[in-house]
Amino acid sequence: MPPKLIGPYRVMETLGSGGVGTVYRALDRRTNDPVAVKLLSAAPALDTRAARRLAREYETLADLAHPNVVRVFDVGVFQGYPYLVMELIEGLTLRNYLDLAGTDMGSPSGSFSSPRSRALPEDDSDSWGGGDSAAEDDAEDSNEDAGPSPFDLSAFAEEGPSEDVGVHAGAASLRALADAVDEPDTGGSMDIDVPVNLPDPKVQLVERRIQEARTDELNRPERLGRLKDAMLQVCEALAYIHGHGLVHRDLKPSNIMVDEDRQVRLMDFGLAKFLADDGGLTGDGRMVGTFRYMSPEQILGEPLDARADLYSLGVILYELLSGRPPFDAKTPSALWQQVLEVEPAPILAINLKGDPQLARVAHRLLRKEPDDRFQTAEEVYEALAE
Ligand SMILES: Nc1ncnc2c1ncn2[C@@H]1O[C@H](COP(=O)(O)OP(=O)(O)OP(=O)(O)O)[C@@H](O)[C@H]1O
Repeated sequence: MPPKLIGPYRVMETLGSGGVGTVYRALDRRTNDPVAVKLLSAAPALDTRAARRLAREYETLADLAHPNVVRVFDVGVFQGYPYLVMELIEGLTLRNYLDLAGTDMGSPSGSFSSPRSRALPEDDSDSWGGGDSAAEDDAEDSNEDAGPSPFDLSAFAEEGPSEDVGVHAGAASLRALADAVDEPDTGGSMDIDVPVNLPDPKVQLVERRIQEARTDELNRPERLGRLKDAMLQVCEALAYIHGHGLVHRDLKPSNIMVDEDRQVRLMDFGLAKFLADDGGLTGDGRMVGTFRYMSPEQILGEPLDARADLYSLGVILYELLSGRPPFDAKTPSALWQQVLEVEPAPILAINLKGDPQLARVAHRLLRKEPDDRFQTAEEVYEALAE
């Protein structure tokens, strides 16, 4: 049951939950203004000193005003847990917005659903295949991998790209699709009762067709137009917060919302910093930030600057162009190793008809060395706008 009141805010409904808390639609009882209240129930309960620090840090955020940065109005403590009060965005997360591009749901003419009536599941429930969410997978993985690891992926749940669906179809659905393929059966007659082991060429053909359908979907001009426009707005938001000496630290698709006027809002900046102490760990030793989007330097716990956010932007762009993450290891330690040591597969090798310009930008953002990336969000904007 959601609380009825959080400080002076009357809770109307739950908008969604993330790794560290729950977001409510609420009304400010003093003004009747609608707001979004994020209650950080997964964060450590605050002592008086931490509550003072929260208030101090959010003084800076409350001064920020940019069309692409969500407004933060207030912070407080409710039953020991911090909450922040934000502008209420009637819109979709970036991934859902792109998924709906070109459909009625995505048109700006009023069918753009509010978070409440949204037709698609939350980003984090998108599966990478097999039905389980990436968040669940990774939470399980992180448990398996438990030991002394500082990563607690259940605290900062990962999200998987919603487009990455086809090639993971189960044996049964592959069989159904294979049966529908209008090609000579190279494997002789197939007994429908045999559950697996389709002849290789036929399975490969099905997989190729699924892959083609998936990349056709990714490359739809309407979708790519929206992607590019949204990325440009994210760059503007990043340039603004970086210009104010802030690093987001937890940039990911669910922290980017798009409203009915296609205006992008960057959310949750500063939150990771508050939850972390200077070494990037929470009080109980968990690393802060979403592992899948973290730069090598963030994984290593090194001092961060704006270029760490640009790396995360590269992961987002890579996923949205190719339909899969640049690194897909299933355990935190293996993912960590990939981020530090492995070059991501070329986007254009995964999505043969992908946009070469956007792919180039993504790969440069994903360089391991911050010096090798674009150095500023303005530079990324220029490269995207070319
Ligand atoms: N200001 C807002 N206005 C409207 N809806 C919001 C707002 N902030 C968050 N939401 C909705 O609430 C959902 C949950 O948000 P939340 O920030 O808790 O999750 P997250 O970003 O997925 O995860 P995490 O907290 O781990 O970053 C979001 O997906 C979004 O749909």
